[in-house]
Amino acid sequence: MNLQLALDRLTRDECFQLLKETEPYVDWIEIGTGVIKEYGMEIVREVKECYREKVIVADMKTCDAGTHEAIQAFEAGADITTVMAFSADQTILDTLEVAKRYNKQIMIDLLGVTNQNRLIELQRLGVNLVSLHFGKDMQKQGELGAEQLAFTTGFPDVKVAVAGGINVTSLPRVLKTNPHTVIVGSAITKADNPKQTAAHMKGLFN
Ligand SMILES: O=C([C@H](O)CO)[C@H](O)[C@H](O)COP(=O)(O)O
Repeated sequence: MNLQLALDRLTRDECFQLLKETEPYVDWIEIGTGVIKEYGMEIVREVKECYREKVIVADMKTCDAGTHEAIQAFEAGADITTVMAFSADQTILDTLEVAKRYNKQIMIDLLGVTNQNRLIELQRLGVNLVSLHFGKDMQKQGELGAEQLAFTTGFPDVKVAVAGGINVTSLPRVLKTNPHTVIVGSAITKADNPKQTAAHMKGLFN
């Protein structure tokens, strides 16, 4: 099981400081959408250069022009790039084709998807990695619940990453669902002591 650290709503310096502190406890490093919008593909390139042994996830949240954006992410050094589940099937297929060509992976973000039929379709298109995502804005009205966590049950061939306000309190509940990857952002990046929090959370994985 991987711990993916999501670097969101941070400056470049804050990203590198956080990585310096938490790196031993983090398996996958996510360059958040907002950080990419601020600093462009350059920050993906820089993080990969500094952390070659880590899996770098570019949270591009692609929803169109899939070929171009997947190439952008992989050329910058990302190992995984994210694509929205509601994208046209052609976009999903195009990004999967690029990933195959680069020997990299696509993570399909299920944000906003409530019908399991879409998951069935995605699997038919060749998707094998998804993120169950309870969005930042949705977190103002609640938290990732049992219903959302059960959404991918019955899809044993699909690797599931779970994201959305996961913290030290909710992590044990998430871990019980045995996800492939747990994505944690603000619980670590906004913690008083990010290193201690990352160590604590990673310790709960065992
Ligand atoms: O993808 C994310 C979100 O859409 C903001 O861009 C975050 O990486 C994800 O939600 C994890 O962050 P936290 O919710 O702060 O744990």
